[in-house]
Amino acid sequence: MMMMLNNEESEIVKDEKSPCEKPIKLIELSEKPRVYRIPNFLSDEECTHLIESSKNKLRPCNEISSGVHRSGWGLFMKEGEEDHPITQNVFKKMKSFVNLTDSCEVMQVIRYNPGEETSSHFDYFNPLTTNGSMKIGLYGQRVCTILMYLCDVEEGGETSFPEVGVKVKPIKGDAVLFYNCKPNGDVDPLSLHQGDPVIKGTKWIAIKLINQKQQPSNNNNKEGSCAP
Ligand SMILES: O=C(O)CCC(=O)C(=O)O
Ligand SMILES: [Fe+2]
Repeated sequence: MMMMLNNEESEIVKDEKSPCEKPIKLIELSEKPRVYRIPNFLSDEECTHLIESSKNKLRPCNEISSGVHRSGWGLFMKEGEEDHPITQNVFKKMKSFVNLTDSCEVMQVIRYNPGEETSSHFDYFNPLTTNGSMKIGLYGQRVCTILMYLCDVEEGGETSFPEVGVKVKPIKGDAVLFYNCKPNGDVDPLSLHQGDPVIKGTKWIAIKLINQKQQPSNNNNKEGSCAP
């Protein structure tokens, strides 16, 4: 049985002044793996901008890659698109709690209609595979993930961590920060997660993967496939 956590049941673990806006609170949902809800991380204007600037450019993600199936629609922002002042302000807020360097991959925006989902997977690169270790060399390990909910979802569409029985309900403007690696840097199998099928309504999210390493400035190959 999954446990549904909400803000009232959880503990406030950090309360930092963002350089630009109101305080950003991280509410711990799980200690192992480290999962935090960040209420009201995005303003309505930021949610609207991310949806409106992406909605005509989405491509279907009906593909299976490395065993992961995503049936929604997605877009990887081009690096220039990340330069928009609204997106830059979102990054500025992220920088108050993660080390957001140029090595991070470009932001993704994903839309799920009813019945659409992302199957269970890890966001980390598997260091035991040739492909994974190559990507770690190129981009650095994906130590953590920031997933932002751009709208409410009428029913379904939770982000679930099945190994630890945590389900996060999409709430417009909230973000979830979770660590794909343990504090010692090893990959964390407990970070297995999935986007549950949307039952009613539409789910829009934006995702920023936080890679560990500084990217060489001439590497433009940051755009990947739709799969995580
Ligand atoms: O849709 C979700 O809630 C999860 C998506 C996800 O984990 C991913 O895109 O890597
Ligand atoms: Fe993921």
